[in-house]
Amino acid sequence: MIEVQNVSKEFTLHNQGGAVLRVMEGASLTVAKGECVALTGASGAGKSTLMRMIWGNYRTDHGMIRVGDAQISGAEPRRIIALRRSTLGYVSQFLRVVPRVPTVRVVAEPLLALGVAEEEAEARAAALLTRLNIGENLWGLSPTTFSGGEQQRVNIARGFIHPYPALLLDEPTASLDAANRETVMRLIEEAKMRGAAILGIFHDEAARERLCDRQVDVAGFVPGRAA
Ligand SMILES: Nc1ncnc2c1ncn2[C@@H]1O[C@H](COP(=O)(O)OP(=O)(O)OP(=O)(O)O)[C@@H](O)[C@H]1O
Repeated sequence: MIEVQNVSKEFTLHNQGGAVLRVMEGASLTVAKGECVALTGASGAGKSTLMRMIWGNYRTDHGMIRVGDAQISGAEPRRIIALRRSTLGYVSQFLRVVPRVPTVRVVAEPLLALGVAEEEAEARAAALLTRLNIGENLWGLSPTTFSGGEQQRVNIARGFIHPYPALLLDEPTASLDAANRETVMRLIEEAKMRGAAILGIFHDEAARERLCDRQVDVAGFVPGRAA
């Protein structure tokens, strides 16, 4: 479902005399339907960079990335936007939202974009927010002033509201208490059971052990150290 083949990446720092930083070489991995794969490796090894290339935010210099039938590498932005709407979900570490949009709407938005009726989309958002312990008194407020853990749970609700066939998760359990962490792990297990292909960064070792079928160490993709 997610396929990365011989991908390389370098950054040119235009504001620093055009210095070129080679960060990745020969990156290859696959994630099948119903599988959860953990990206591991030391800080700075390139985990987030690889996730952002799959998400289509960072350009792929060489190699090929596919999600389902769609090619990400070299794709036009409108194709990537369409793929994100229907097929590829992403729970980043930080919530980025338009100010003043109520939380229930922030969570329902991916469904509205797919044409689900407003009433149904908001009912499904409310059910997921309840499951994630976001009190009903907060649903009508913008999440911009919420606590770190509350914002993370809103982000998770938004990422799990639609049954995306492929999911990228960046530290989904990072700032959560035990009960909410358990809820999030159950959501991930349910997504696997319905056949989602999941690629995640989990510094939470116990979560990684419980959820992931395999680990891919990005240290093997650091230039000069490629296997
Ligand atoms: N936008 C960017 N411009 C320039 N260099 C970047 C950019 N994004 C990442 N890098 C560089 O790429 C390398 C890999 O960074 P990346 O954030 O992917 O590592 P990581 O494994 O996710 O680290 P961490 O676990 O600390 O989040 C680092 O040397 C970083 O400085």
